Amino acid sequence: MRVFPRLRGMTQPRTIEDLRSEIDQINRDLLKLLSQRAAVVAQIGHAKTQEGRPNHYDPAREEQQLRELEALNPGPFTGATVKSLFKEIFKASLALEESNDKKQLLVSRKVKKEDTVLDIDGVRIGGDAPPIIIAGPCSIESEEQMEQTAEYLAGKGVKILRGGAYKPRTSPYGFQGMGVDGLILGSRVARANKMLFVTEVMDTRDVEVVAEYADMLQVGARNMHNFALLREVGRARRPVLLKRGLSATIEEWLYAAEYILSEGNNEVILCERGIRTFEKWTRNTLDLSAVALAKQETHLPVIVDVTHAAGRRDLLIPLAKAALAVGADGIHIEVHPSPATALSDNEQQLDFAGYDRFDEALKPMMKVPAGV
Ligand SMILES: C=C(O[C@@H]1C=C(C(=O)O)C=C[C@H]1O)C(=O)O
Repeated sequence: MRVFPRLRGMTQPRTIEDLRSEIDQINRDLLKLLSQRAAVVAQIGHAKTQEGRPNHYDPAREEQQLRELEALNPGPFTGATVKSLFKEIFKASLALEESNDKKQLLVSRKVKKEDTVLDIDGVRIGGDAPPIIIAGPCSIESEEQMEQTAEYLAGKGVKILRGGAYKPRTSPYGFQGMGVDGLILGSRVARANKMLFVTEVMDTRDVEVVAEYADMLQVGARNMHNFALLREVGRARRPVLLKRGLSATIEEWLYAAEYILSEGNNEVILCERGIRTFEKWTRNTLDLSAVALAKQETHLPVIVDVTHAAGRRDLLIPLAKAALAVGADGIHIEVHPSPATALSDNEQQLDFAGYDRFDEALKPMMKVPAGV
């Protein structure tokens, strides 16, 4: 090899390969230190949970560390760079603490691996059960309306009748529902047709009376954040259909379910019903990823309310097919003998001929067990 005269007697510069292998070693050391740090963070997180501290984020502690690190910084990185690198480490550490915490959630598959399968008087929901249909009018309006609907739906093999007796209307002057008379009517008609009856409860004071008449309690989208109501239905010995809030994140929805389970009621069905977005051509935007995620992250049955997700009749069939394709355990759909004269939601309820078409279109997907 040719030796340059000016290098004679000097140490040879190290090759890029040599330097890179030194970097590789430093990376291994850093990784070891980061993992050691993470193990200590996990212990701090555990201690915080034991102390009952719900918020693991501690900005003062982070600030103190950043100040010390900036003062100790030997360079060549600037103080700002060192701070932003460490902030990333803090962020990842906090996420680790919180994800460890989540493992303890009762709704989580990490706590219960196998699917929760509800069996309500022989009607199975979730797990390997075939998809179920929950159908009926938006509001319970009259004997004739309920009898016609229940008889028709029972003839179609629908096992769960819905109908609102207490209606959460946007305007206080809108039809507010028939109240207890509606409960009595709904439960009588359902029983006469060998169906289960599900209806919404809006007020903690009504949980007892609704549970007396209904086989399943619905917590509506507008009440998903009503923590007192969630606790109360958690104490009721009835399965709960929990709708996702209008603008609730998946995490908020699952925490709402956790409120119910934490009171001892494990029979919760999650119901995705579309979320508020900028889109105007549909009433809400059906969040199919929420369905797939809820199935993956929780052991609870998940169903999809296509009526509210779409807010228009012409999308019900494709949305229901899509819901089942991503693993939904059932479909919730509003059916009314005469939607045009319904006291609420007349744009989106199906009449019987419409339901005939829906039933026909969905039939091939209804026999196989839910889940993908
Ligand atoms: C580990 C802790 O929890 C969080 C993570 C921190 C970290 O990674 O150093 C610091 C403060 C908290 O936001 C702690 O409180 O010490």
